[in-house]
Amino acid sequence: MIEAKDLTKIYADGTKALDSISFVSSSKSLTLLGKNGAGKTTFMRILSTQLEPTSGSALVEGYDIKKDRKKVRKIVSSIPQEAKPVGISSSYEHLLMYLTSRGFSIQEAKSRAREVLKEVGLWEVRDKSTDSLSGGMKRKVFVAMALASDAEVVFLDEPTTGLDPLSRLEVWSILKSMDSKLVLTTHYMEEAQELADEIVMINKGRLVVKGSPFSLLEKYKDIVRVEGTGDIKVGRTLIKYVKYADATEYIGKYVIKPISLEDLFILFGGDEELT
Ligand SMILES: Nc1ncnc2c1ncn2[C@@H]1O[C@H](COP(=O)(O)OP(=O)(O)OP(=O)(O)O)[C@@H](O)[C@H]1O
Repeated sequence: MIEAKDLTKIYADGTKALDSISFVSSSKSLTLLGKNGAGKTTFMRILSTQLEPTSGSALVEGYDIKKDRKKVRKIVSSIPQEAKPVGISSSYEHLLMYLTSRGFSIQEAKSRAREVLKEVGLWEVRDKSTDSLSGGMKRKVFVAMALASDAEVVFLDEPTTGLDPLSRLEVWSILKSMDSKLVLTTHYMEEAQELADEIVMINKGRLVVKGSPFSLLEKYKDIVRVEGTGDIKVGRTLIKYVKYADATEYIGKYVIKPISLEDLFILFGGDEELT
């Protein structure tokens, strides 16, 4: 369970990255969505005890991120957005170091590392220096770490950025098979649709929407997206959202689409409001 209560983060330069966020989530897979700079990474870093909040509190599986920091660190594994394996160590060595630092014995770490490297498709390159791996493979080293950790809660900040479509599907399948609870961020709406039991959308450090992908889309199913006209500009495309019943006047003139997570992102992530 993830519980945030009035969580606020103001960085030293005065940037308010989180503005009194409060919610409870007991879902197996929670996905944070929001525009660049919305506050997702800040939230993940605070919950995984890498960053102190300015005020407010949070619990991870019932443990307080401030008072029970050591316990939280034991039960979580975190893959930061900017994480890149470095140096001449191989992916196998990276996993051994990570797992022994988490308390696995050498023998356990070796056997777990072998198992997981095969599962994520890095077995063939297990002894290669990670410097010489492709960007996607480097990312997979971290997915392997999360998978091997057996952590109760795994935080993944944009886990599939830079992966080719096939590798992305492989990672999705691995993430879905994990026993750990997942808290992830993504900019790919299809990833959110595929992995999220629950979505929390953040805008300017505040929670704007929360619910399962199904319930969110169900709630707004009476609205359609009209492309080619309207006040909302997405790049060079004009968009408007209208009630299904009012869409007849646009038929034949514009492209009309049912509402999707991307539309909720446009509406709730920006300054627009659904009526
Ligand atoms: N160390 C820092 N010092 C000052 N401001 C920061 C710092 N880290 C992040 N910020 C600011 O806090 C806000 C939230 O940033 P954050 O990285 O949490 O957003 P995000 O939703 O993860 O964005 P993205 O999708 O681009 O990764 C932004 O305005 C960002 O510039």
